[in-house]
Amino acid sequence: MVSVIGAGAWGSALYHAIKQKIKNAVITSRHKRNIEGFVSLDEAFKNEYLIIVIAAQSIDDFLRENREKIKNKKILVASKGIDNKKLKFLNEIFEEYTDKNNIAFISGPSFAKEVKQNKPTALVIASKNLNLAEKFSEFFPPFIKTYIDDDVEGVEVAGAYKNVIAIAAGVCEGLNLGSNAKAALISRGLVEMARFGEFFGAKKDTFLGVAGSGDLFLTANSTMSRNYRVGLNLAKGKLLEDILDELGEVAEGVFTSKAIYLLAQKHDIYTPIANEVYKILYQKKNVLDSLKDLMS
Ligand SMILES: NC(=O)C1=CN([C@@H]2O[C@H](COP(=O)(O)OP(=O)(O)OC[C@H]3O[C@@H](n4cnc5c(N)ncnc54)[C@H](O)[C@@H]3O)[C@@H](O)[C@H]2O)C=CC1
Ligand SMILES: O=C(CO)COP(=O)(O)O
Repeated sequence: MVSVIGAGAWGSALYHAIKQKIKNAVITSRHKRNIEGFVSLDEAFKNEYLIIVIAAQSIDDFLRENREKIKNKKILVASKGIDNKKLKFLNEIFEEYTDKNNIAFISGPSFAKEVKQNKPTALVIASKNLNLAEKFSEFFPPFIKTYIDDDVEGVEVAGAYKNVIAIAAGVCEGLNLGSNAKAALISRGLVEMARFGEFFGAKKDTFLGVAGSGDLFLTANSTMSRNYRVGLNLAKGKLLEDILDELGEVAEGVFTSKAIYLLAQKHDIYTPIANEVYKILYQKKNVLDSLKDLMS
């Protein structure tokens, strides 16, 4: 009935949770994993409900390679990011391959490690098809509280943008700028992501909830966050390629920052924090020069 596609940190955590409710759930990934219920991709595609948890920048290629197999499937997307090649949100990418009524998105403050420990977690499931969102919410055990919403744009932008602000927060921490500075950065980051999201039709309230402020506060304040750790290490002068090699897992904010920068340039949206993160990552701008420009 349910297949999790992607067995990285988040895919394996979601599978751990769902398996407690849906005993015959299965999981698959590019590389075989020693997980009970691990099956081939073809086997996983036999189920009607798919939960896709692969790196956001890989989704378009994955869907193109499997375009026939995903037809009419009910899909829950757990990835957080904006495609920086097509400059499209993930819902737009999926709509190139299936109907928007077959797609839902799940996002919120959820470190994989804590989900694997069955710690209380709250997530939003957003879809233009609220019945589908409700159906997916039934797959989760009691320690995961799910909220249903139709603001797909807002939930997507919130989950993607918070990773970019988390990198900036890590830089702030790494430069030892203090709690005042970090609080200012995070609060302005929330305003910035809401401004960006509203341009694309998102609801402002979404950014006040778990998908927005909740996930931002979590990710921008913890070394459990890969994106936060990217920022910490950038502030210490490490090279991005070395940081990502050491991480061994995806830091989506690195790639999302480019998508936000280019979309903001294209549509003249004011995104000062994301712009500086992009310049630090892709133009090798000095972090202190970036800080001065942000404060000016
Ligand atoms: N780790 C966490 O705490 C959370 C992560 N997420 C999101 O979940 C998504 C996956 O992240 P993680 O599992 O944490 O990262 P990860 O780096 O542990 O796993 C990434 C997964 O994507 C797969 N993948 C990468 N490129 C692929 C391709 N071309 N084709 C097929 N599969 C491919 C990898 O095999 C791996 O299974 C990201 O968008 C992340 O933002 C969301 C909430 C929590
Ligand atoms: O999305 C997450 C928590 O909600 C995980 O954050 P990182 O990708 O920064 O580790």
